Amino acid sequence: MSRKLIVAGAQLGPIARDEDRASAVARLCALMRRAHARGAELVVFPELALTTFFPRWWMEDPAEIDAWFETEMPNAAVAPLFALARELGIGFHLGYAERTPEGRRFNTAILVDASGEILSKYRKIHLPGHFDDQPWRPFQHLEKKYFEKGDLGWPVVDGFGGRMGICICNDRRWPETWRVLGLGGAELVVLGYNTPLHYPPAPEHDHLQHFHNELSVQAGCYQNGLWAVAVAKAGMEEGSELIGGSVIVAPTGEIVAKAQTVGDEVISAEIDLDRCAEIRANIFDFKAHREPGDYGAITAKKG
Ligand SMILES: NC(=O)N[C@@H](C(=O)O)c1ccc(O)cc1
Repeated sequence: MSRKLIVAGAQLGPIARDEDRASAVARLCALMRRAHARGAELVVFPELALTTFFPRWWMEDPAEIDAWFETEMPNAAVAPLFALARELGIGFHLGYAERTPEGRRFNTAILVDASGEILSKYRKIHLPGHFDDQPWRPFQHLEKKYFEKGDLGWPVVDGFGGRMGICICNDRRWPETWRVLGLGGAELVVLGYNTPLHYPPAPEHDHLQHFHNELSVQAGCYQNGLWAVAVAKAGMEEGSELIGGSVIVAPTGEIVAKAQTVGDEVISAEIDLDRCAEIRANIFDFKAHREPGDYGAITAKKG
């Protein structure tokens, strides 16, 4: 048997602080057309794909902060993207900053099907960085200040002929993310990231950023027998150099497509969801081999 699907990752080069939603959405639409021309049925955009990565700045004025957030999805700014997806008959994943009617703020991603319906929504759980102003850094990472921890768990939904999961950026470094998605039966995990090349608290690790990205995604795929499309915002953005290196990874852990630039770029691959069984019916057959009775420490306490 085979369940084949062409998937694409649409890496984004830098988005400037003063680049508006209309300009970002026009870039997303151009990438969506290129993905469609390759036959893709699904195109994955990065985390916070509508704006620059604003958590790098300390802001206090609530109006200034709110300007980075979407209060509705879809909304007028992204309407052209939803319309193009419907016209082309292509699904997509989009990361954005969400502000709820109650004023709660999340780092969110949605999965939209080829008819423009939102199939799934995820709010980032592993928020990296810090709450407090740390002006010594060349750029800050204030996700803990601007976002609440996600409250939707890691949903896995039917779509694109398989079982679909979402996580966001820093989540990919945590094996628990992948295992929970794997236990939910995910066959394809889509994720976006904004990863700076420079890590101010431990600059001696800067040269390992690409390695740690691939290590995390490849391990997550292999250890849970699933596919992933991991897509970067890349390049020199407002003084912070973001790694590219967007990849499509097979359930064996092998990279099957990889970005070559740090700009707007489409990667794609034909993937067969039935290949998940190569791993899930063998070395990582959860039912046969998993030993949850011995994993209590993982959920027992924070720390
Ligand atoms: N947007 C993200 O979640 N980015 C994170 C990552 O790449 O995992 C990350 C983690 C720690 C940092 O100091 C900076 C960035």
